Amino acid sequence: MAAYNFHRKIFEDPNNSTDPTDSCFFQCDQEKNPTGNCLSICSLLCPTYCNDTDSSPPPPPPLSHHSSLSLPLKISLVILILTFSFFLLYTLYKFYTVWYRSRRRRPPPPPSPENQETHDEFLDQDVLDHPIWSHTNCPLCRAGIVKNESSNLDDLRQTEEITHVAVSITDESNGEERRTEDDNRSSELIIGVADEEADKGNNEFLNMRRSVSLNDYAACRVRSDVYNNKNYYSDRHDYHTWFVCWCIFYPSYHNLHASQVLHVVPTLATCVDPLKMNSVKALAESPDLNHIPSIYAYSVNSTEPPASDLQDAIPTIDFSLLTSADPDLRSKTIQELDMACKDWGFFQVINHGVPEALMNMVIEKSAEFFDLTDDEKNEFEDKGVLDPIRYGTSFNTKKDGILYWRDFLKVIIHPEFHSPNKPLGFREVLLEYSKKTREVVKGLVSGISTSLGLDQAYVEKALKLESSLQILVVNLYPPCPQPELAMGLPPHSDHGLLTLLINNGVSGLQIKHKGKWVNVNNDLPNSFLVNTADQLQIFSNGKYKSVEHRAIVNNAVTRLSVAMANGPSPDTAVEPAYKLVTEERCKPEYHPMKYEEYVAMQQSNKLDGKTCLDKVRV
Ligand SMILES: O=C(O)CCC(=O)C(=O)O
Ligand SMILES: [Fe+2]
Repeated sequence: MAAYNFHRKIFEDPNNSTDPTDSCFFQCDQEKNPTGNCLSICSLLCPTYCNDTDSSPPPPPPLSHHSSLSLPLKISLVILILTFSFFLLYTLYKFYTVWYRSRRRRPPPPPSPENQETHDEFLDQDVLDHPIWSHTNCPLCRAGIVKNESSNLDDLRQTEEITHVAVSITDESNGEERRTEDDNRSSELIIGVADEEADKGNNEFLNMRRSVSLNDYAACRVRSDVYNNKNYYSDRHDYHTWFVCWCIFYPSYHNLHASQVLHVVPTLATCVDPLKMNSVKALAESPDLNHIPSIYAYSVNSTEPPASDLQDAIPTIDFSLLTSADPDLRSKTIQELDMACKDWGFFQVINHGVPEALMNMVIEKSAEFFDLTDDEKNEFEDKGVLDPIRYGTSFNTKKDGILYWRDFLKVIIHPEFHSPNKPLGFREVLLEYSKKTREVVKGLVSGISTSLGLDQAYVEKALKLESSLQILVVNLYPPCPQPELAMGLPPHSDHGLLTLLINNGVSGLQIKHKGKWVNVNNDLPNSFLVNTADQLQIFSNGKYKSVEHRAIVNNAVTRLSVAMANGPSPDTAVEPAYKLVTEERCKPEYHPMKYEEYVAMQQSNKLDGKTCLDKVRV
């Protein structure tokens, strides 16, 4: 119909006829239409003249601006196409990466003669994705695994019993993909190989080769074993062999050659099987221990100068004067206490009223506890930070990374009293010691309350000290064959208000004084070493700072220390003293936090300077 109308227009009578038959007659007229070409419909009308039908294609439709796409529509269309393409590409990419990763996580195929390492054509390949070649199934034990934060290869090498291989777990991804999902540690392993020349002093450790020799799966296993598995020592033998099954070690990064593949040698072949150790005491007592397993290798901050001996004497507080009826004597002692807390965070307390015999018994019974059999001690094995009695090693093996040369026993002795039932008499000694030390703390706290410009009983009441949380911490530091490479307890501040420390007469404590580490020797008999701790820093709004300290070890004798941590009541939300903040018109520098939560936070993390305090800082 449209075509008809259209043709009609072309042949339209100039007289504007509207009848279609008019138009046909027009075409049938020889004069008007000399070609004789008519519309097919017209040839019906005049068949004699219209000998041909019009077969010419209809002329193109007249141009209309409505039929072309408008500019905004075109733009939208382009955007739509681009978006769709991008989406398609992204999906493909995602799919590829997921598939690629899952492929890399798959355990490697079992070793077979064909995939034994025999050629070096893999040099130009993506080594991370290269199949793992099996090697002899000789055990590489845990001693070969260290967390080497400093990457100080010299230190690392010294800690190894062998010269052939060292394996370390690193936190650094150094640009390579991190592969852990559950936390931010990298599962990458670094393999370091010392060649024969290293022993002759000509060469350092050769270049470290990362993640090549161990496949991803092995790396993950090692990571989770070292960091997460509490029973690692006792029951991880499967990993032990598994690990080495998939190891191959290259002597050089740049000059790989099959013939240079070294054999993995047990790192502690002459010592003990470290997988069986659950205390540093057991390790230290093993015969022929000449080197520490590298899991104990501690990297000191190389920018810090070594600790020095004290130039000035640690302040001494005569407790009997603090509680004296003579107001002058008391106020003079309070001033000394104020200076000690401000300038040192550490002081000795004499004439405190705790019988010397009792203090000696605490040391004696504590030592006896560590002499119990493994089975007896393991009854109190550390099961979690809220456990009232916890026996363990290092600080928090789940988080430490490396291990500290220390075994410990922690007992909550107030507000609820707990005690191991062995050794005989330990319980009674601890109960008495708890009572006596709380009296000392009460006296010191009332002096501190006054020195802060508060009422004598202000701190005691505000922090509910009648229900104070008192935790006894016994630290055992056995002799260490390489004391310069190990650490008893790393730098930290204590969580409570005041810690009362005694030891068995062996020194090893260092405190940070005016920015430098200094040795603390207990030269006063029958005295307590007292240090200010985090809750005091919070409550005094930073006027008194908790002091950082650490414990080093020696190669001659066992050191034993007993730290009595005294804090507020567990349910007290500690914050800067209201009176201090309002009267001195200063802003509180710390957020409130329940003391028990603070303790749990400190104990469940890595012991690391004053990082816990930083978490409640405003
Ligand atoms: O062993 C020492 O002297 C220090 C112990 C210590 O700092 C602690 O148990 O918190
Ligand atoms: Fe401490």
